[in-house]
Amino acid sequence: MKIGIGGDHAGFEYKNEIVKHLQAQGYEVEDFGPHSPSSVDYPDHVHPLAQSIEEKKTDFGILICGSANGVAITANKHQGIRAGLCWEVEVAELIRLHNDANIICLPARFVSLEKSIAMVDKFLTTEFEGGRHQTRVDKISCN
Ligand SMILES: O=C(CO)[C@H](O)[C@H](O)[C@H](O)COP(=O)(O)O
Repeated sequence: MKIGIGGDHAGFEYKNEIVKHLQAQGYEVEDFGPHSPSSVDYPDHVHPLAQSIEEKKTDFGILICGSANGVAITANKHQGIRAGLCWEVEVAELIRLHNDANIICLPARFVSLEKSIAMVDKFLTTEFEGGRHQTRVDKISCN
């Protein structure tokens, strides 16, 4: 399983720690940046990660910014992306179980690193439930 991770300067420190955590678990990780704590524009790092998932070069994505809204709004502009904003571990489970999300968005300025890592672990180890939820997911796309 290949994981893409990215975001902006507000998520830079968490991103680096999560990369180390995932690599220690044996995941293949591609870091879409930023690669320094300097202020950046999150769309510059979100679009390439989202495109990589749409092209099936990457299996799941992790996006981190201050509130997680900027990266989520940007990622969900892509037809093949279902990006969920998470603030509790149970929410990270539900975006996989019910929404078949392929990107988790983390609010670095509002949740701890420990909770962020726990949410990532839950997100990556939860399967989509299908059934009634598949009917709903199939209706998400507008065109
Ligand atoms: O898009 C956002 C706000 O919902 C993200 O949280 C960004 O990280 C934030 O806007 C960055 O703000 P900054 O003042 O430029 O650090």
